[in-house]
Amino acid sequence: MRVLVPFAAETPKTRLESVLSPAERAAFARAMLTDVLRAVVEAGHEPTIVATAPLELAAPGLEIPDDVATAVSVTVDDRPLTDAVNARLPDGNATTADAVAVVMADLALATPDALERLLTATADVAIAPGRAGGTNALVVRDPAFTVDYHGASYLDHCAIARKVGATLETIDSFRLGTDIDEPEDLVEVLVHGRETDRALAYLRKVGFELDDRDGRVGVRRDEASMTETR
Ligand SMILES: Nc1nc2c(ncn2[C@@H]2O[C@H](COP(=O)(O)OP(=O)(O)OP(=O)(O)O)[C@@H](O)[C@H]2O)c(=O)[nH]1
Ligand SMILES: C[C@H](OP(=O)(O)O)C(=O)O
Repeated sequence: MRVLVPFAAETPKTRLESVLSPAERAAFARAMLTDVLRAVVEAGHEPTIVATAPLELAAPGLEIPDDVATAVSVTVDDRPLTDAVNARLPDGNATTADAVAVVMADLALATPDALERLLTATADVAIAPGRAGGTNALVVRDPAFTVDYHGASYLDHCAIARKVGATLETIDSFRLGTDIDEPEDLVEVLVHGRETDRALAYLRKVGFELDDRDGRVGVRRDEASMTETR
C-alpha cells in the first residue's frame, strides 16, 4: 500500500508559537515526522513524505535509523494540503490493490500496532479521526473519494464517502487520534510518549515537564533550557 505522509516543511506548527520558537517548532515537527515514519516502516510499509519544500531527512541532532532512511522517499508539492493529497489518491483505473493511506506527520504517539489496525481495514474508506473533528489518518480504496481537509474534516470525509457510495469504517484509536497541535497537547507526548520517541526526547531536551501543581495536568518549561535552544 502507498503511504503518504504530508509535511508542512516551512513554518510548521504555528499553533505552538506561544511555547516554542520558530527554530524549536521546526525541530519538534521534524522529530514527530521521524517518529511517524519509523512507525510506518515498522508496520511494513515504505512511506512517501509529501513535503511543501525540499527536505533532507537527517537534521542536526536528529539521527535517522538506516532502515527508515532506506524506506522513505520525499516528493515536493507546494500546493495546499487537500490538492496535494487528492493528486495522489487512487485514480479511475485503480483496483483495491492500489489503496492509498495518508498519515499526518504530527501523530507523535503513533505505533506500528495502531497503524496496522488502520492499514488492514477493508472498507473503501477507513478514517482515524482526530479530536475536534480532524482527519489524522485515512486509507482510501475507492477512486471516487476525494479529501477536503481543515475544519471538521472527519465529518466532511464521512459525507463524501456517503455521497460516492463508499463503505466507511471509523478507527477508534487514542494513539492515532492524538495529533499535536496546541500547547496543551504536549501533555499527551510527556504522558504517553515511548522512551525511544524523538518527540518525547526533544520536549525533554528543551526543558518541558508535566506540571500538576494546581491539580490539573499541564506542562511547564525550565527557563535555563529555553535560552539554550532558542
Ligand atoms: N504537503 C502539505 N502538508 C501539510 C500542509 N499543511 C499541513 N500539512 C501537514 O498536514 C498535517 C496536519 O497539519 P496541521 O496540524 O493542520 O498544520 P501544521 O502546519 O502542522 O500546524 P499549524 O501551523 O499549527 O496549523 C501535518 O503533517 C502537516 O505537516 C500543506 O499545505 N501541504
Ligand atoms: C489537516 C487538518 O488537521 P487539523 O488542522 O485538524 O490538525 C484536518 O485534520 O483536516
